Amino acid sequence: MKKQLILEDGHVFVGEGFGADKEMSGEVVFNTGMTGYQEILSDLSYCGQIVTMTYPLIGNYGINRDDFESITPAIHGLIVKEYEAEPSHWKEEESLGTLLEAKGIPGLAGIDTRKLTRLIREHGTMKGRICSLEVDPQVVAAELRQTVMPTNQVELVSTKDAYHAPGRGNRVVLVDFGMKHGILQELIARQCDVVVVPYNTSAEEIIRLGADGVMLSNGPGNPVHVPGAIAMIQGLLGRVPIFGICLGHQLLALACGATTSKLRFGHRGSNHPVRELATGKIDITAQNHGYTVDPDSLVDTRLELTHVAVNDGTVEGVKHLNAPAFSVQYHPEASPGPQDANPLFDQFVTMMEAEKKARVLA
Ligand SMILES: NC(=O)CC[C@H](N)C(=O)O
Repeated sequence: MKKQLILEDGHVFVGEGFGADKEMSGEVVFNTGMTGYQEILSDLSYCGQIVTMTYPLIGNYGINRDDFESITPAIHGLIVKEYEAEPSHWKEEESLGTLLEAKGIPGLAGIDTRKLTRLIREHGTMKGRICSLEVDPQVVAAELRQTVMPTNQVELVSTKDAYHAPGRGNRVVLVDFGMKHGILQELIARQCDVVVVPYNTSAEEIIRLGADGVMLSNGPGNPVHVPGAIAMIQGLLGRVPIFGICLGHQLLALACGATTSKLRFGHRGSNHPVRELATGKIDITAQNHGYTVDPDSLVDTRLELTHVAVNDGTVEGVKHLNAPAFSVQYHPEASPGPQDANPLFDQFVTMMEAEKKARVLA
C-alpha cells in the first residue's frame, strides 16, 4: 500500500508501506549503520523517533531471537530504501515487516533515503509523519510544526519495578532510563550481581541496596527533562563508583554543573571514531544521540574531558577529578557496532574493586 512521509517543512516522500498499517509521527533521524536494524529499532533511546536507515538494503537477514535491545520497541517508524520481505539467515525467525506489524510500528520503503538524509543534515532533524496518501501534506506539515515533542519519554520506557539479575560478583545498581539489554549483558558477563531500578529511584534507596557501583543507562529524550535523576546522581557522587553511558553520561555531566545542548542532526551509526585524550588512541564506536555536553561548561566543574569525537570535536567522555565516576557519550556495549570500547566495562569493575579495597583499609 502506498504511504507518504510528510516533514514539518512540507517535504513529501511517497513510498510503499510495510509493517503496521498505522499513522505515526515523530522526530525523523537517520542511522548510518550498514547492519543492526533489529538492535536499532528495539533501542529505547529512539522512543518517539522515526528512524531512516541510510544503508540501501534493509531486512535481508530478518529478525532473530537474540538481538533485541528491548522487548517492546518504542520507535515510531522505520524508513528504508529497499526492503527485503524474504530474508535469509540461519538465526532468522521472522521478517522485519512481520515484527513491525506485531509491534504496531509503520515502515516505509522505496523512498530516496539519500535525499531525506541530506535534508536532515542541512536543516537539522525535523518532525514528520508516516501516513496514507489521502491526507493533505500542507495541513499535516502545519500540524507538525505546532506539535511539541513529549518530555516524559524516560518515564514511558523505564522499568516500573526493580528486578534482580543474580551474580556472584560486584553488586551493580543499574538505573534504567530506557536501558539497552547489551549493557545488562556486559555486566552479567563480568559476574556482576545486577539490580535494575526505575529511573526515579532515590540515591538513598540505591545505597540501601548495597551498591558496589551504579551504572547509569542510555535513554530517550532531552536529559534536562529528567531532573530527579540529576538530584539522585548528586546524592551518589563520591559515595559509590558511577559509570554513565549516553543519556547516563549527559545526566552525570548535568549533575556536576555542566550544561547540554541539542546537536543539529546528532550521531547515529556504528562507525564513529572517538579519540581518548590521554593516549591519543582511537576507538571506532557505536553511537545514538541527539544531545551533547557543552565543552565550555566543563570549565566550572570537577569533570575532566577524556574523549572527543574525531568527526566534529564534540564531547565523548568525562571523568570526575575527586570522585570515582566516569561516563561516555558512545556505546561500549555496541549492540549494534564495533566492540573497541568494551574494556570500559572492565574499567568499571576495576574501579569498584579498588573502592572496596580502599574502604576496607580506611
Ligand atoms: N542513546 C542515548 O542514551 C541518547 C541520549 C539522549 N536521548 C540523546 O539523544 O542525546
